[in-house]
Amino acid sequence: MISLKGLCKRYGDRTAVDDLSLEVRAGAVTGFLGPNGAGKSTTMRLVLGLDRPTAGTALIGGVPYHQLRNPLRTVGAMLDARALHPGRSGYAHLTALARSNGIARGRVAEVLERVGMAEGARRRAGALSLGMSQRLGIAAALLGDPAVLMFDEPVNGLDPEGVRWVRHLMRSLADEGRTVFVSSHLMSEMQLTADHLVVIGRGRLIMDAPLAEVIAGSALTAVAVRTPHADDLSARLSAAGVTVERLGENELVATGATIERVGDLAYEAGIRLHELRTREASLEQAYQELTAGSVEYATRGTGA
Ligand SMILES: Nc1ncnc2c1ncn2[C@@H]1O[C@H](COP(=O)(O)OP(=O)(O)OP(=O)(O)O)[C@@H](O)[C@H]1O
Repeated sequence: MISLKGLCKRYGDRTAVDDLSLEVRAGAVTGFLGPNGAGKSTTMRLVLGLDRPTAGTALIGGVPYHQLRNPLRTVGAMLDARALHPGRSGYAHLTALARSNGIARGRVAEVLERVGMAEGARRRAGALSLGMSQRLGIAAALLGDPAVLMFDEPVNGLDPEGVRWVRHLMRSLADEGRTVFVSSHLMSEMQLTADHLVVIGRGRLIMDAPLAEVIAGSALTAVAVRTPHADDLSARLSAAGVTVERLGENELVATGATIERVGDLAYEAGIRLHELRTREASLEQAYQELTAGSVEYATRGTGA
């Protein structure tokens, strides 16, 4: 588990992380979202002890990073896939990392196998494609078999096959009971990968909720109805304060009411329904609504 309490980071007069308190729990994939410059990378760096907070604490399993006895066995991270010595092979890199952290050498072959790199690992890191570098970075994160994993934009620059592979890996790591904290700009991908979402803007917490709740909370999530009495139902729903949009002769979409309420109103009026279902907003749409304020601010800020 990762716990942040009142976490703050200021660089001069710029506040990158602003009083962030939250818990990232084990056994789930938690997506970490926010517009550019929101403070995601800084937060991850603070958790990993790569930067010192101005105030507050970041704990991994209840302990600050610099007090961990076996850091690599407790938390694995990939922040920058290209941050490898270009002249060294992936295999040499992982072997050195294992040796300096008291991890059995045999583990190197295991993690390379898990990331599907049993072959490419003998090549110089500088000669690897971005996708292969990402896999190697993930292998390094997995080396100490840690319970907590953090990935900053792990699917950046990957082809669709690579993106799918990362998605399945995140899922299996969470299913093994690990804490998986992953930042991404790809909302469609996050919608498929994450169980829980943490959204920040301008360093502040905007949302910390299950994915399903974020989608359900979107103004664009609606109830779609098909009925041979669309006029009657439309009038009935409008009278009850529900916003109705007619799609076709027999179809309408209601917003501002749960599916249960729409069903009950139809039942009370004796209106037959042929279909009643929730039409979910995409995460992209929900995210746009949530972060509209912080993005606007950022745009104005840059232009000033
Ligand atoms: N070392 C630093 N010195 C000064 N300012 C910094 C430093 N690191 C980050 N910042 C500033 O802190 C803010 C947050 O940056 P951060 O990289 O954490 O955001 P992010 O959410 O990861 O953005 P992106 O999605 O673009 O990677 C930005 O305004 C950035 O310019």
